[in-house]
Amino acid sequence: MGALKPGLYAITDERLTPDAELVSAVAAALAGGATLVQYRDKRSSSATRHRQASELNTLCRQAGVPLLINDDPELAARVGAAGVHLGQEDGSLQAAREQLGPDAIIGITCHHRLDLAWTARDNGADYLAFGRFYHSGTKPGAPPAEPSVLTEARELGLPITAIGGITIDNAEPLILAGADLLAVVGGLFDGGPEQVEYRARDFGRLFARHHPTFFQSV
Ligand SMILES: Cc1ncc(COP(=O)(O)OP(=O)(O)O)c(N)n1
Ligand SMILES: Cc1ncsc1CCOP(=O)(O)O
Ligand SMILES: [Mg+2]
Repeated sequence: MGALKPGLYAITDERLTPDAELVSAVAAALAGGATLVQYRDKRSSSATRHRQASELNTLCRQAGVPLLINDDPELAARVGAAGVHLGQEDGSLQAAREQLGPDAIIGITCHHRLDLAWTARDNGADYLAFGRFYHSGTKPGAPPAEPSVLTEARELGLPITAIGGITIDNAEPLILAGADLLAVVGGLFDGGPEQVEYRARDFGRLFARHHPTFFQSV
């Protein structure tokens, strides 16, 4: 897994982590042990996105946790983030790799499809993301996936991320099925800022119990 460590992958959201709370919410997630952070904002102006991504990058660097930018290699390059997450409609992995360099972390959405995962691996992806596994208030229309795809994807030999409607109460089967990272928006941030660190710690405890290499890189 190289620069990636198994655990909670905290993803921001412009509604659940609004500007006034963004930095403190992510700081709480980091204090609770999140091992990866994604800045995901579909609505704000480019100036706001640049400022927020810079602030989060400073915070994550201090914590020694990689920050990935959703959808936008250009923004990742501008703020010096650790990498990007790209969906199937978000432009080419190869172009992002050329822009960000060999050490950048590039994650790819594979929905429920192993064929997309093999292509992403062939093109140099650093992790593969599957989901949604449960109902997602953040992205209700995302295609559904079954936990068995996580087990099947282990043979690709890359870190596996699960996403979609994950909470502390439904996360365990996904780790048992083979997820190295659980990418969470609502299940981390929808209880208000004071809940975030506790929730992150609960996810960490779940990984400590069920993930084979939680205390190492994978
Ligand atoms: C870790 C992770 N997995 C999947 C996604 C979804 O990416 P995408 O399909 O491009 O959808 P948007 O997030 O851009 O709406 C993700 N962001 N992160
Ligand atoms: C971006 C994305 N892709 C598939 S589900 C999802 C949303 C995840 O958010 P939540 O954890 O609130 O369901
Ligand atoms: Mg996208």
